[in-house]
Amino acid sequence: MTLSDKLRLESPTSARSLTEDQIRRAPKVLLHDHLDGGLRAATIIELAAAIGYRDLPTTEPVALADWFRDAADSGSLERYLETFAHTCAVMQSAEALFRIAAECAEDLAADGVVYAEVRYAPEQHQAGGLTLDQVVEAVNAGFREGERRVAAAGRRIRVGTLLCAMRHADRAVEIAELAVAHRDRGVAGFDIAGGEIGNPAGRHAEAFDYLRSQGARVTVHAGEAVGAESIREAVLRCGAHRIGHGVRITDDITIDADGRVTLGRLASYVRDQRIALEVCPTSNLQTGAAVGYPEHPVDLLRRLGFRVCLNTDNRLVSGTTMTEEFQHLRDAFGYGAAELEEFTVHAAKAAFLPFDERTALINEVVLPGYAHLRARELGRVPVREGDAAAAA
Ligand SMILES: O=c1[nH]cnc2c1ncn2[C@H]1C[C@H](O)[C@@H](CO)O1
Ligand SMILES: [Zn+2]
Repeated sequence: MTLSDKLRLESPTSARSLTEDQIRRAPKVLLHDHLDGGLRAATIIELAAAIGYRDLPTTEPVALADWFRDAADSGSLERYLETFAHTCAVMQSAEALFRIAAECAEDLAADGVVYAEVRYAPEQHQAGGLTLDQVVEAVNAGFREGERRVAAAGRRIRVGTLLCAMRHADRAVEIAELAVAHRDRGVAGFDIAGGEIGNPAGRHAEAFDYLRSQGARVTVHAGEAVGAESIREAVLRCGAHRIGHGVRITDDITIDADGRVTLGRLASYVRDQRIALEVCPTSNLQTGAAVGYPEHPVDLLRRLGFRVCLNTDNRLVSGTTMTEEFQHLRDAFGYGAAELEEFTVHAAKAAFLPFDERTALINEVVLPGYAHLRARELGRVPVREGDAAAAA
């Protein structure tokens, strides 16, 4: 019996199931999405042809997208990460980075995302001779272009970036300095990614100490392939304000036969300090961090009051979108507008934005969008063809 099975709490209050279209139109906030995990398959193929990269498994877009999802569906984070060799191969010039970032903003806006923090590892984009600053500038310029295109099409999106260091590499101090140097100029914070097993984040303590001394915002991938110990290190040693995935915090939660829940000290700390868990269900199924949507700990953690938000991780590699992630949870747990709104407000509260901007995002965009959606869900507002009010 899983933790979720044992915990008997009230079920979601939704009056009826949200449609895919309603979920897509609802304003969503995405905090965990990798730039190099979310390219359009057709763009990879075009860029590969232009630079003479011949190692793609196929040059047909639908087949390539399928290949990524299947290859990543391995049950192992390490094998999941191997697929990124093909995306990073075509992300080695300023022009390619600009295009990929602009398209990312357009794709997220089409999925109803109004605010996103998109991450990537600048050190993985230097094979063509770019400096770290040039990489960051090209990506930022691409996102500004994407935001302009989205606005010109009558929608809205704002995108910040998170700069990743890689756990297995030794450039974390450089990347931390880069994130601080570009802070408030398109870069919202710092992350550490890559294989978790055998690569403890604490090995990069110097970088985290520097980030703390600068008051920089930090998220850490942890509790994905390794358990609570990795989350403890991320939070208490590295000073993480959010945790990427973090689902293995359940190692520190016990539920007895009567359904009584006890949080260990680490789980209590994470919940009490409102450290957001950037949960990515589909990615977790692929890497073996969870066995199925109904068994995924996201529902348990939400019910226990953790600051949980919902994310894509890698839209191409995991073959997903924000809309699809919400649909999976709707189908597994009966979630409706109330739960969709809760995840979105949690994400907005945990965003690495200044306080006044977070407040404006919640009060002016998120809450009005969900008030409309809830009214519709209760059948109080007639559904009109082409009505985009919920996405405004
Ligand atoms: O889920 C993940 N866990 C750890 N590392 C990841 C995950 N998804 C992507 N990455 C890695 C692969 C990318 O090349 C890198 C930077 O975006 O981050
Ligand atoms: Zn990730």
